[in-house]
Amino acid sequence: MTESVKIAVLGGGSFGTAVANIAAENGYQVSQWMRSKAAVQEIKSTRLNSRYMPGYQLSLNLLPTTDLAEAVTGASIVFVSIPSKSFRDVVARIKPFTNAEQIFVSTTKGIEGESFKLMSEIIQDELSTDNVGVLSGPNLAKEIAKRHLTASVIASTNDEHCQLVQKVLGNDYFRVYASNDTYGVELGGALKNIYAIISGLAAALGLGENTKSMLITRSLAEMSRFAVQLGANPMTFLGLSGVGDLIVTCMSPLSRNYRVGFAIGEGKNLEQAVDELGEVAEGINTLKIIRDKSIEMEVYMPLVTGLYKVLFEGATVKEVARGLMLGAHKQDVEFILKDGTQ
Ligand SMILES: NC(=O)C1=CN([C@@H]2O[C@H](COP(=O)(O)OP(=O)(O)OC[C@H]3O[C@@H](n4cnc5c(N)ncnc54)[C@H](O)[C@@H]3O)[C@@H](O)[C@H]2O)C=CC1
Ligand SMILES: O=C(CO)COP(=O)(O)O
Repeated sequence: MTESVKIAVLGGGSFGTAVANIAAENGYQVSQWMRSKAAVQEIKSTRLNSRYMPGYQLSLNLLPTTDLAEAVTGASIVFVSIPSKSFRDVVARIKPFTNAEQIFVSTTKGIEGESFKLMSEIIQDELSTDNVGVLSGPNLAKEIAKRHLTASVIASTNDEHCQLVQKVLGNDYFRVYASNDTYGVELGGALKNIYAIISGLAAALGLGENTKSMLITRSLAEMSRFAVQLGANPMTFLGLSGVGDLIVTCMSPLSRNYRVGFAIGEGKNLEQAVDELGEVAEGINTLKIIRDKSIEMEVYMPLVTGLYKVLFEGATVKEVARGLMLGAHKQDVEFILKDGTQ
């Protein structure tokens, strides 16, 4: 066992399990909290979490539990891998078991609708702590399970916290880079899910490689333009948590957001597409939130607006695509201007 450092992971889904198992394989004692008693039982008896990560053999250092107090008490780092809709509830529940030294790292790529808060801001709200970080990057959980070489970003304004997370999660197939642009890293992770839905849709319609490349590149311009207006560093969007995560999520059928888009492109309605998935696709909720925010902030986001029209206003992809291709050029400069805006 590595020192006597204890790590907690909240969430029994695919990414929570990947993070928990990396730390456990690195020799840390990891307590993974999940609500399903059956999943805890399964992990204890077979070392598998078959619903979310079939075939992924879990380390004996990973201790599953349904007891929040047991998971959180005494942990040096608490990773939170709970979908954004339930994130605040779960974080509020751990407060009695926390202490002032603990570090809390969100891995969740979503936004809270009513408040427009990111998950690390929710942690700050609920736990009254500044010991907060964000883990984000091109990190498909199922590829991590196969030990494909992968990189991620730990973002925090505290360098020592970044170094600790790098040590706890880094190994010969998982490399963790550090950033102090917490807001940009976190916002990039949430925004890219919207564009993954669009890419999935385009793939199902059989659109060509030129189209895919155009979509990914214009998505990057659009998400950076929005994030810069909110104070993020545009350079962050050229890194792993920006363009890196955008590329992987827009290109891989392993992405749940891509899969939702693909199913809609095949003619299913949104409800069918989500039901069929059976896992979280954060991009749908994020789309609604960003569409409203872009109107409020008067930020030009034609792809967000177009997808919203298709998913929620009955527009066809064909008419939205035609509108985008023939739209006025006024706002379509190719890149961020020198003053950081577009
Ligand atoms: N799966 C992936 O490849 C990656 C996912 N993420 C992000 O991680 C976050 C979590 O995703 P996954 O683990 O992949 O999701 P998932 O859909 O695989 O699992 C979600 C887990 O959260 C649990 N959960 C949901 N509501 C809960 C509640 N109220 N209380 C307790 N547990 C609850 C579910 O039971 C399930 O165990 C998402 O925001 C996602 O964007 C980030 C990087 C990669
Ligand atoms: O964020 C991810 C990869 O980095 C996973 O994306 P999905 O949530 O679309 O599966």
